Amino acid sequence: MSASPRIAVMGAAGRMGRTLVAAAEQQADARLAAGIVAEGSSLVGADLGELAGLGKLGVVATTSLEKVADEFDVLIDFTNPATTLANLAFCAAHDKRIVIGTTGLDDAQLAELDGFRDRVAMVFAPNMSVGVNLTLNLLKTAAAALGDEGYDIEVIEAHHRHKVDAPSGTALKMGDVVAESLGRTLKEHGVFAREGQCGPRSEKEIGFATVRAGDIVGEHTVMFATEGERIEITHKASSRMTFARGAVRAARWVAEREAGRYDMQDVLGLN
Ligand SMILES: NC(=O)C1=CN([C@@H]2O[C@H](COP(=O)(O)OP(=O)(O)OC[C@H]3O[C@@H](n4cnc5c(N)ncnc54)[C@H](OP(=O)(O)O)[C@@H]3O)[C@@H](O)[C@H]2O)C=CC1
Ligand SMILES: O=C(O)C1=N[C@H](C(=O)O)C[C@H](O)C1
Repeated sequence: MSASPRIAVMGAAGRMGRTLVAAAEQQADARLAAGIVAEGSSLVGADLGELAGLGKLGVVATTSLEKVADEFDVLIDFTNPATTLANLAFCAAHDKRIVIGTTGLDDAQLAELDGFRDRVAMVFAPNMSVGVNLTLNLLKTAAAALGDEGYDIEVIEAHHRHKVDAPSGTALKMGDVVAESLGRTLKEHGVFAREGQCGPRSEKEIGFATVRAGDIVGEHTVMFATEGERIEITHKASSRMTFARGAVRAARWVAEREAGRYDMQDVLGLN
């Protein structure tokens, strides 16, 4: 495959879709080849550059991957779980690579996604920003040093009012990384809601709190708190471009890979 993969953006009219179009267009070593919008959308035929606020690019929105199957090498998909799984099946059948940013997959959907690992080269990560992926490594270090020393661990996240899944995929990943460092699991130790007479906190639980408000792009804090001190590791995204640039970087990286399930830590060499 060429070093400059042809990129198709699924959900090209969405918040991330429009940003991905701009990122693919602006970054060297990637070419925007196609954009797909939902069936029945009034934006079918619209110029992707105009949707992204860049002016005409000469690539128009279409409604199906079949129509552009010969025009792209890597699909970037930030949509919803059902759409993403259907697109994975398409990529497996048509020898395409895929970068998946979609969050909110349940256990059955995650198992289905994983079932494609031998047939599709995919990068799947709940957060494509370099900062968050570096933060995951800081969390491993912090958890290993503090977790068994009586520090309570809480994950707090805030996002815009339109977000449909909670906690965010990034918050779950952060919780997972911390839990794994401590030999715990979120299935056993994750606490996702507290209300009423819920009793005092248990020692090993990992709590999650969610804020949904206004236009917050994405903020995550992991708190390690004990009597006398509190450590907070925080990442704040102020522009979706940080996720989009990471996704285009992942597309360039996965274009050269064999079938397998990779994440942004692989792309960034942080593993
Ligand atoms: N990994 C990461 O770094 C990040 C991940 N995300 C995740 O990305 C996902 C999308 O977020 P966001 O952009 O804010 O959401 P949006 O709702 O703005 O965008 C999703 C887009 O997908 C479109 N879509 C849905 N189904 C189809 C389909 N079958 N064919 C074509 N297009 C379709 C929607 O169209 P319509 O509205 O017409 O249905 C919409 O335009 C979420 O899961 C979010 O959590 C977000 C930011 C960063
Ligand atoms: O929906 C969003 O906007 C975001 N979703 C991702 C998640 O669920 O972690 C990543 C980012 O924080 C923005």
